[in-house]
Amino acid sequence: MRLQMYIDGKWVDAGAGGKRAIINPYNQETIATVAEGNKEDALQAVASARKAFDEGAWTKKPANERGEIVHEIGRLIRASREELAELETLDTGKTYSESLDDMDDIANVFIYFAGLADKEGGEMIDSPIPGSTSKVIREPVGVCGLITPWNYPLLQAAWKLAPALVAGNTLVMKPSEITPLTTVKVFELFEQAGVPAGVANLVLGPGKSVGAHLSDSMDVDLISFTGGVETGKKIMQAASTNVKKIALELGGKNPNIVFADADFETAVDQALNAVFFHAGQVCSAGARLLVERPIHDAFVNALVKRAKNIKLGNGFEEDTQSGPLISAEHRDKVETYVKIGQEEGATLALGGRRPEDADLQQGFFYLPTIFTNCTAEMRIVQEEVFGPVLTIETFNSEEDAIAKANHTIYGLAGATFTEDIAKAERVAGQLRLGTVWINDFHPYFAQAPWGGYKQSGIGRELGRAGLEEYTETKHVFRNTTPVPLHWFK
Ligand SMILES: NC(=O)c1ccc[n+]([C@@H]2O[C@H](COP(=O)([O-])OP(=O)(O)OC[C@H]3O[C@@H](n4cnc5c(N)ncnc54)[C@H](O)[C@@H]3O)[C@@H](O)[C@H]2O)c1
Ligand SMILES: C[N+](C)(C)CC=O
Repeated sequence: MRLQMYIDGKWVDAGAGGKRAIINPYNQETIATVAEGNKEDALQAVASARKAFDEGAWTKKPANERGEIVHEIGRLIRASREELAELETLDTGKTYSESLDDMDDIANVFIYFAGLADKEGGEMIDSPIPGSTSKVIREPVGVCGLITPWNYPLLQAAWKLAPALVAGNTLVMKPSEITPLTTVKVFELFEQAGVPAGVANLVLGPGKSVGAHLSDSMDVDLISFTGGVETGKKIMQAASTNVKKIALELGGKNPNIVFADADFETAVDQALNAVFFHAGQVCSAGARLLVERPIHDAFVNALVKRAKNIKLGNGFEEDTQSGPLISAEHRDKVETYVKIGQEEGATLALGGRRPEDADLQQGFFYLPTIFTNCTAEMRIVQEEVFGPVLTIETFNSEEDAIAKANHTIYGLAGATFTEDIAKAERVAGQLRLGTVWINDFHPYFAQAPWGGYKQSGIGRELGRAGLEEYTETKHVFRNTTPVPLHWFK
């Protein structure tokens, strides 16, 4: 496979010859060495996208034809699912079965947006001015800069690439510098599917150089970013250079509210999955569990018993339930948070250390960790750890649960478990979150919008809203009976 950047329809090395080793977090082996671009490469990619947009070959192509090409990308991804999943597992350490699920979701995203390509025909407005027509149409925004994180490398890229292309934009994609492999591979599929030269450009490299120069470029019209809240704030500032449109998908500290009347076994099982799936490296991880007081002790016991048995290991082995953290640096961050939790007075009920198994020593593994006796003000409860660390608090009433769940700067996602559906709907209505799950945790799909309230972000991905992000709205008014006004005598 190519290990280069893709600019103006050509596979190229970094202008200054930069290279980066891509590391498997399971064993620290080098999987590949890819081009590592810099500011000049980013500017070249932007210039290519600008030229392609201004020349209009993609933008003016009939929408159904753009849809056909994007549909073909989805088909090619389906056909390459095993190869792509293997790369994703090597790059991130996530289990192969999770990577396969991701690839199926990704293909569905391209096919879903392809299906919307020719469904937006504009809208006629009932003009209040006699002798006129008024219509509203959607047009592409222009050049889009797309910046993605390492935890769901290709999935987060797909949520941006598919709608940006379908809407008629040109783009520059910058994946996380530590997990670029599947995104590079998909650009090979773009070429195969017939995306014209210059329309989709790929630049590899760090956020501080490459990403920052997409964000502050005068030639980029929109930035769509997925990543941490602090980076999101920097991007927002950089985007002010030319008042770019921005879409931000940021972090979360997602509450999982379990009422005493919930189905006990289901709620325990889902709480486990909510936080420990993909070693907790999920923006919407249910890292903050709120349990109604009467069932607290039994719930904690059941959870600890199950979490103890989570099998860590090589993502390619069938019995592995969870892989490593992404890097040594990230494991240090998780360890620092665990220390903070202990210093704050939370009780360590499980984990709180690296595993001792001989076969896990080369990977960045960390044991599933559970804190009890947590209170809403603790940093371990308020801040995104992004690792296998669960905090548990109790609550005494519906109002108490809602107040505690909303007491955070974030507003991405969360869940409530109860057999009382009227109560579940009341709680869902009061939570300040972009997604609320009732008696479930984690489902997301191409048809439904995804995004955050508060500091979890701006804008939405997926669904019709996810396509609208990549469009400008234009009002076209026509005077059908023009005559002089004679306002000025
Ligand atoms: N809301 C969502 O849907 C969602 C989904 C996945 C991940 N996330 C969040 O992503 C975070 C983890 O990912 P991460 O550690 O890769 O995030 P990050 O913010 O460190 O990096 C994300 C991307 O931004 C780039 N970047 C870094 N500094 C930049 C700058 N100054 N200008 C432009 N680009 C820059 C990076 O190179 C990378 O490509 C978590 O906070 C997680 O919650 C959110
Ligand atoms: C958005 N999601 C849940 C796919 C990945 C978040 O990290």
